[in-house]
Amino acid sequence: MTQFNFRPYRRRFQPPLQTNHGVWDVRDGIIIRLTSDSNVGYGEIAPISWFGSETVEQALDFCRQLPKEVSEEIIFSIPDRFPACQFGFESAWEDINCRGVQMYAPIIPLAYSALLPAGKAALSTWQSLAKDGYSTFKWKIGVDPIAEELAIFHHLIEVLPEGVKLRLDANGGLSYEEANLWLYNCDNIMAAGAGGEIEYIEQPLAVKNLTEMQELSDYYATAIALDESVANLTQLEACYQRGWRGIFTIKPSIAGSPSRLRKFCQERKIDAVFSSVFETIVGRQAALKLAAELSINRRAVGFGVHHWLEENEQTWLEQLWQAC
Ligand SMILES: O=C(O)CCC(=O)c1ccccc1C(=O)O
Ligand SMILES: [Mg+2]
Repeated sequence: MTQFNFRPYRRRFQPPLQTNHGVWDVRDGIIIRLTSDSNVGYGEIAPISWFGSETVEQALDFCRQLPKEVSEEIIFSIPDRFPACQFGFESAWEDINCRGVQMYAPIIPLAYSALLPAGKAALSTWQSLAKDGYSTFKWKIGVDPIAEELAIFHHLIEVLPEGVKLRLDANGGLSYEEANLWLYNCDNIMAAGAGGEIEYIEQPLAVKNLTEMQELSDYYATAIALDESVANLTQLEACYQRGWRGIFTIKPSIAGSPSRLRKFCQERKIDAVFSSVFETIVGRQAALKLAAELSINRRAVGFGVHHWLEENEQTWLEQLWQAC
């Protein structure tokens, strides 16, 4: 029999994050613990409802209605409307049952991508991140007026050293005209040669505009990565079915069942970029394990270090568990 416990948590971003959806300053989630005999396994539920996952409240209700003892059957039959719960429970299950065992492919170190602050702060931030060893950066666009962002972008890509890659993430916030303008600028810059290299534009248009993103990806040389469009396994499968063969951003913590994700990636051999949802070390480790197994193109993972008010993560987690 496996005992189940959970703890809700809240962490504060320091500084807050800015995206096309506005400012994000707190991360709410749930840490779960499974205990059987002498073994213990941890998992994390870290939803992002504006990305289409369940809300934290829905995940909490789901946890509250579960019995104190859970079975493999319960864990592997969580409904698809709780993708973050599927991830949390299944990874805790793997943690408890596969601890210390090399179950899957050997873990090969991956390169990491770091998130730059939106706006012109990017220009004065990348240097110290480059010193820390990052050579791939992601910059949020669709935050400020396009003319301003394009001017900053031209500057940024010029000053980035050779071998450095830049990802632009619009979070679905561009109009069709704006997306064309961005891609046109990217193609021109790359044709003329700049310091840095543009790796791709992530989710230029809203989820409903897949056909238009397909058109843009056929027309321009600059690559497009889907993100919001493929937030969970159901969407991932649907976009693949509809013919998308560009880049897929995968956020394992909200994608759903890790075993199904594994199967999908191995069968379809998709060009995947694995990325965080600003989970704690618990979800991060489970997500990075999947990334190491499944990123065949070895693209940098979007798991750059983030700053939180609670500095020491391990201590913070232990305290979270001891409290209550
Ligand atoms: O992907 C990365 O490099 C960092 C993570 C990231 O950008 C992100 C994190 C949480 C929610 C949404 C997003 C996003 O890619 O839009
Ligand atoms: Mg994104």
